[in-house]
Amino acid sequence: MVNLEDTIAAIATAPGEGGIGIIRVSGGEAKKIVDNLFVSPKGKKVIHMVPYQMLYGYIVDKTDGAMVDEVLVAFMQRPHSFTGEDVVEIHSHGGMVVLQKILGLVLKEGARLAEPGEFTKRAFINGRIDLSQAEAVIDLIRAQTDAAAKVAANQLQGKLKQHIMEIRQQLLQVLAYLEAEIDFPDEDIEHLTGIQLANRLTQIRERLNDLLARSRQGKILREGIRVVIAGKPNVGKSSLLNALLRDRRAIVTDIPGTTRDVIEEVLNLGGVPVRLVDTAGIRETKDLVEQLGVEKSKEWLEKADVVLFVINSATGFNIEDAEIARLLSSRHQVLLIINKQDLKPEYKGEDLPEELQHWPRVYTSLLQEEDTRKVEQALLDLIWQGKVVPSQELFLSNQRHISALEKAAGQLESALAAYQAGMPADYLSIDIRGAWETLGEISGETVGEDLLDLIFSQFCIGK
Ligand SMILES: Nc1nc2c(c(=O)[nH]1)N(C=O)[C@@H](CNc1ccc(C(=O)N[C@@H](CCC(=O)O)C(=O)O)cc1)CN2
Ligand SMILES: Nc1nc2c(ncn2[C@@H]2O[C@H](COP(=O)(O)OP(=O)(O)OP(=O)(O)O)[C@@H](O)[C@H]2O)c(=O)[nH]1
Ligand SMILES: [K+]
Ligand SMILES: [Mg+2]
Repeated sequence: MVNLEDTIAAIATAPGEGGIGIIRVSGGEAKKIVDNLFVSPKGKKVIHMVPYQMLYGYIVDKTDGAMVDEVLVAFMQRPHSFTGEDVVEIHSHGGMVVLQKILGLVLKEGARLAEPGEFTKRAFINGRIDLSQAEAVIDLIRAQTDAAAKVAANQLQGKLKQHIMEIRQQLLQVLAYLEAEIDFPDEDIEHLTGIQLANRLTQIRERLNDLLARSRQGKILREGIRVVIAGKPNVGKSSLLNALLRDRRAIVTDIPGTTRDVIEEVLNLGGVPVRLVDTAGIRETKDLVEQLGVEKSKEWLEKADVVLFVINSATGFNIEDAEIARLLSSRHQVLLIINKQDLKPEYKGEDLPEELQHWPRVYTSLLQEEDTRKVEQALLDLIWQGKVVPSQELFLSNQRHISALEKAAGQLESALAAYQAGMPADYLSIDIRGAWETLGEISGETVGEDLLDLIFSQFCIGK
């Protein structure tokens, strides 16, 4: 449990050298604490500061009167601050020694070192943001691509929060009607007809499904996807990795078994953070090092979201390719790369087994740059499955939220089934109340201390 009585402090900027560094102080004593360290040439005092203005001055160590740094101090008055409490920021020069020193002085004046995520946790506990917005803060910090940052920014703005609030309100209204039905069945108050009730529940369930339909893209942008390049030795796997990265990252030679270890790189593919993995060519081998590489390739195939399965046009699809295909399950999305088309342009994969003919495919010669773009486009088509949602409509990306929405949709489904089976009102209301509570887990209104601690512990210090 956070003690809201304490005034907390931490370095808010990234460790290392920077032009400016910020020490953030939040809580009832923030102004007094900083005032005790601060000297202004014009004699101005932090305790008399006007909100949202800055003061120029020095941080002074009282023990020896030494000037520690030249700074600017900002003040945001509760409840209009990031945490909802009084916040004072010291903007100093951005070296770790200076920042640590000032933080030390702030702590000596009575502030407590903030726990990871504690500033954001206070913003949540003080009601300035809901839990989905607090989680968006960390997603925004961690975002790997523009598109992922946009999803987090939408969520931070409260787009998910707004939907959840409205849906919960609708559920409460339905519950109120049902309660009236249960408590005063014969009185002359407004009752919903059964059909009306079913219509409302169906509408709400549709709204949940609508949100869920868009969540897949948000989740992909937030979490990225793992794309594993696999195939026999020498088909051009490392050439493909290099082409996609536009970098000679992996060694390419005409010797089969060149790649021994797994090579992993991150790539921004049209906004999707892609973890691209090149693997050792899979084959039977007596070479111990290569064997270990092949084992690793198989392990990575297990973990892949998408497999770029490379084959060689010159040799066609042979028994060794078939062995590798057997390692793929229906869980894998596969994009077949029919490479070395320059050597045998007439090869079109006709010898592929019937059951693999449905795999989407690209014909390439990796000696040609344009063909890389064909692979990228095919990969994006596979990832988005032809459905690209406008970015402003993406604000749902976190598996915790998605699971809660799925659960709530199921609870409504079960309420509808109960209605259709002619069950009494109090029976239905259990599921509807359940859905209302489940959705409260997204906004944080119905989650326990343990889960809150778990969520905020993922934050960095100073956030
Ligand atoms: N220097 C600095 N920059 C920063 C932050 C910070 O804490 N300090 N932030 C920290 O993450 C972010 C900005 N987040 C903030 C969120 C809310 C408020 C705030 O005062 N909200 C008031 C509204 C003020 C107004 O409308 O004028 C409020 O909600 O009542 C301030 C910063 C990014 N940049
Ligand atoms: N003609 C032709 N050669 C290619 C093509 N793509 C790759 N190569 C060549 O094929 C050879 C093997 O390429 P790599 O990228 O090392 O193949 P790999 O699948 O990573 O091989 P291992 O790591 O040994 O499993 C190299 O000499 C490449 O230059 C292509 O489209 N056409
Ligand atoms: K090779
Ligand atoms: Mg290789």
